[in-house]
Formats: sequence, structure tokens, C-alpha cells
Amino acid sequence: MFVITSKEMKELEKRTITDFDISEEILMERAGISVVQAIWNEYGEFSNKSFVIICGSGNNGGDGYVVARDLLNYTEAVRVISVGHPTTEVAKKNYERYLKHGGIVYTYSELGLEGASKIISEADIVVDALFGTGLNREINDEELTKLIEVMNLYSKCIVSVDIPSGVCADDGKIMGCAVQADLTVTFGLPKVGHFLFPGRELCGKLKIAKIGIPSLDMLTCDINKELITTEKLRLPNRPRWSNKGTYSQVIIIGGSNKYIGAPVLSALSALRSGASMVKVVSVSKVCQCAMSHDPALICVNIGEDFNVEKLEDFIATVSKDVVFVVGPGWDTQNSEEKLSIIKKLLLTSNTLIIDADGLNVLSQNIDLLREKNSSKSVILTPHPGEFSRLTKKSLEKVKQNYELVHEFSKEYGVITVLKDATSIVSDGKKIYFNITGNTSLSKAGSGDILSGLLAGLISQHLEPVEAVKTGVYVFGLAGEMVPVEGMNSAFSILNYIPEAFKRLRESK
Ligand SMILES: NC(=O)C1=CN([C@@H]2O[C@H](COP(=O)(O)OP(=O)(O)OC[C@H]3O[C@@H](n4cnc5c(N)ncnc54)[C@H](O)[C@@H]3O)[C@@H](O)[C@H]2O)[C@@H](O)CC1
Ligand SMILES: [K+]
Repeated sequence: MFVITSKEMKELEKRTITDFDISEEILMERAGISVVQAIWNEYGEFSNKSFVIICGSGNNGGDGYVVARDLLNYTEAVRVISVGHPTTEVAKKNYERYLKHGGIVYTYSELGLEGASKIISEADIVVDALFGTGLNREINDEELTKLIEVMNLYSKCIVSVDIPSGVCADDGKIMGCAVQADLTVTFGLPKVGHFLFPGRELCGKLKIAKIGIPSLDMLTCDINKELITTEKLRLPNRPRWSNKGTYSQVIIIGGSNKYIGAPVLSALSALRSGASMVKVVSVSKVCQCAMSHDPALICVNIGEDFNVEKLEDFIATVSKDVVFVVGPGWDTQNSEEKLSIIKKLLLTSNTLIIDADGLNVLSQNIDLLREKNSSKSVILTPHPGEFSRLTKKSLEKVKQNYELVHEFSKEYGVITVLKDATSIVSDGKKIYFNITGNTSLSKAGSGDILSGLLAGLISQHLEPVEAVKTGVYVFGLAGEMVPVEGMNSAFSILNYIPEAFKRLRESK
């Protein structure tokens, strides 16, 4: 599903009006009616319910007046609190139509905070039509801030029109203060702010209503952002006649005497996502740990301690179709030598996933990425801390920064997975958001599982970007399957990976 910014929404609206002769009024009418329908579907019939609609002065408020007028068809218990007189033609028209239908409007300036609080606390459902995608600056007006506080404190239930007021549609950030909705009904396509935190949390349940905007193909609009949903995800093809040689090997280079388990988690995860042969190349202790967990793993022991020559010798023997993961549990000691290993791996034609300490080592010389063959696929899987080191930008600047993920991927010719509660993937062309998963994945070791999972999918010949999309989605699903959220070790997520793949297959 495509995801858009407020500017893109305006463009779609403009083209709908000019190229398809669908007026702004029709769009607003359909937007308002779709909110009423969504409320009905979610909370049941209206005869015994009371409503208050908080309308701002723009078109979000205009939608609110349509909602109010339509609700009058079902119940008399409808009130509007207007925060500023409507300023656009179409909002004015709907304000007047609502009055003509006998609608009651209180102005916030006359009511004051106390009066507004009373009306809000008495209503069963508060409809938030203060600001939508037109919010273009911080809310710093004291009276407005207080009103939003009162809505959050005293409402029994809040339904936001388009987006919770105060949330920036382009990045999910709070512009001063914001409404916490129970339900948000947005129009046409979801906005980025619906999927990035805190906006994602403030939306409550999200519904996307069609309001008559033609498809992107018809509008000839190129949108480069998508939400990862099941329909388009690819799964590996495993023909009945296949044998272990049909698929590529996965080789995990990582682990150290300090971090023994991480590469083992990666390796076990690769097996569970379908890899046929998984090798762990590491120090003795890591090999022992790997063997004790699964004798089907193949271990290449490079000795008691990190040994760059042995590792180089091994890499020189590897065939072309192997998938490498480098970094889980590697530690950053001997970083110069480790950087030389990454360089060697970059110069091979093999697909390469760089994770964890592989990323920390790489951040010392990110320009190494430019030396790789342009047709070679390299996948980086940083969490925000690692991405901050890679980009030399502060944590605050890189977190959820989908544009940066896009630019970085384009500049270095890599696929980047910025892991977070909403993960962001880019291949330098498109940007994908993944919203599966929960706090069961916020655990040491879970990143290692993801890198192994991605390698397992690539070993079954999925295109790297497809493998990454499927991988992050399935990984999230596996996290959601933990019986009690958060009360698990990353190790236990391994058990849910096959079941998560099954669920994905069945949902398609
Ligand atoms: N784009 C579309 O295709 C459609 C848009 N519709 C509605 O139109 C909305 C967008 O309408 P608008 O562009 O008029 O914008 P909004 O109604 O979201 O807000 C704009 C108004 O708020 C003021 N404002 C912005 N930031 C403020 C701040 N921090 N403090 C105080 N005032 C502030 C602006 O000066 C302006 O008066 C959408 O969210 C949606 O609800 C719908 O009618 C359906 C179609
Ligand atoms: K709103």
C-alpha cells in the first residue's frame, strides 16, 4: 500500500479535481460521510449516543461540519465547538449547510475552557476535526493547547478526522501537543505520520477510507513510499525436486570470546527461514556453542582468538553463490583487521549482509562501500545507534528518518534496514515501512536473528530487496506470536519463525 506526505496528498487532490472533474466539495462530502460510517462500524448505532465535533478553521474542520450534519440524520445529540471561523470556501459552505440543518455551534472563544470541558466530558464520542494535513507549524497558542489537553483528559472516546490534531503528517512528530485518538479515519492513502512514532501510537486504530481519488496509475503519480503488506510479499519457491545444492549456502562470520551466542542465533535463524546449509566461521568457543545447539550447523574454527589470516584464507575458498552475513557478535577489537575482512567481502561478488559490529567496524571507513562491484547486493541492518555511527549524525537526527535512509542507500548503492518499532527499508529507489512486531523483539540477540533470517531467504534465491521486505515482515510476525509480550528471550523467537512464514503463506 502506498504511503504519502501531505504535499503528495495535495497533489493527488489537485489532479483529481482538475483531471477528473471531481470537485473539492465532493471529496469533502465523501470524507465526512466516511468518518460517520467508520464510527458506526466501530461503535454501533447512533440513536443512544451523543457527539461533539471540534472543528478548526481549515478543511479538516470542513470535514467536521459534514460529519456533524450527517450525524443529525440519526440523532439530535450533536454539538459543534468551532475553533475559529471557517476560512476556506468549501469549509464555509459545509458550516452553513450544517446550520441550515438546525445544527448547534458553540464557539470556543465564547465557551471558554470550562464550558468546552463540560460539553466534551458529556459526549459519548468526540470527533477531532481541528487540524489535519494542513498543520504547518507548532501549536503554541495557550488556549489551543489547553483544549487539546482537555480533549485527551475528559473525552470518553476520540475519533480523529484524517490524523490526530497536532501530529505532523510527514514524520509522525508532535507539533507542540497532540490529540490521543481511539480511532483515526484517513482519506485515500495513509500518510507517513500514521506509521511513525509517536503519531502511530496517537492514531489508535487506523482506518483508510476511499473518497473517490482515482488510483495512482490513473493520476500518473509516482509515489516512492510503501507500507509492507502481505499482498505483494514474495516467498521462496521450493520445487519438489530441489535438493540442498539447489540453494545457496549461508556463511556467518562473527562471534568473539566476548559475544559467543550472536552468530549462533543468526545461523539458527537462517535454518528456520529455509537455508539448506549454514556455516559459522568463528573462534573455538563460538563453534562449540553452535555445535551444542544444532549439530547440523557446519563450523569453521579459526582458533582460540580472532585470526585474520585464517579468515582470509577461508574467504578465498568460497564459491560465488554463497550469502555472507558479517558482524553478529564480532566485537570491535582488532577493528583494522576486521575492516580489511569487510573490504575483502565487498570485493567478492557474493551477496553480503553487514550487521551489528560489522556496521560499527564499517563506520570507521564507510567509503569502503564505494569500492564494491556495482551489481553486488549489500544489505546493512543498523539499529538507530549503528545508523547514527554510520552517518555521523546524532541519534535524534537519524531515528525514523526515512529520507536519510533513502539518501544513504542511494549514495552507497546498498539496501538499508533501519530497525525500530517501525522499521524503514530502502534500496535507494523506494522506501518501505514495516509495522509488524512488538516489544518481544526489543531484546539483545533479536537483530542477529533478523540478519540470519534475511540470509536464509536470499539463499533460496529471493531478490535481496524482496527478501528484506519479506524478512522484516515475518520477523515482526514471529515477535507478535510470543505468548506474553516481552516475556521472552530472543532465542525463543526462533521457534515462531516457521509458523510466521506459514501464516504469511496462508494469508496470501
Ligand atoms: N487533500 C484532500 O484531498 C482532502 C482533504 N480533506 C481535508 O482537508 C484537510 C487539510 O485541510 P487544510 O489544508 O485546510 O488544513 P487543516 O484544516 O489541516 O489546517 C489548516 C488551518 O489550520 C491553521 N494552522 C495550521 N497550523 C496551525 C497551528 N500550529 N496553530 C494554529 N493554526 C494552525 C492554518 O492556518 C489553516 O487555517 C485534510 O486533513 C482533510 O481532513 C478532505 O476534505 C478530503 C480531501
Ligand atoms: K484531526
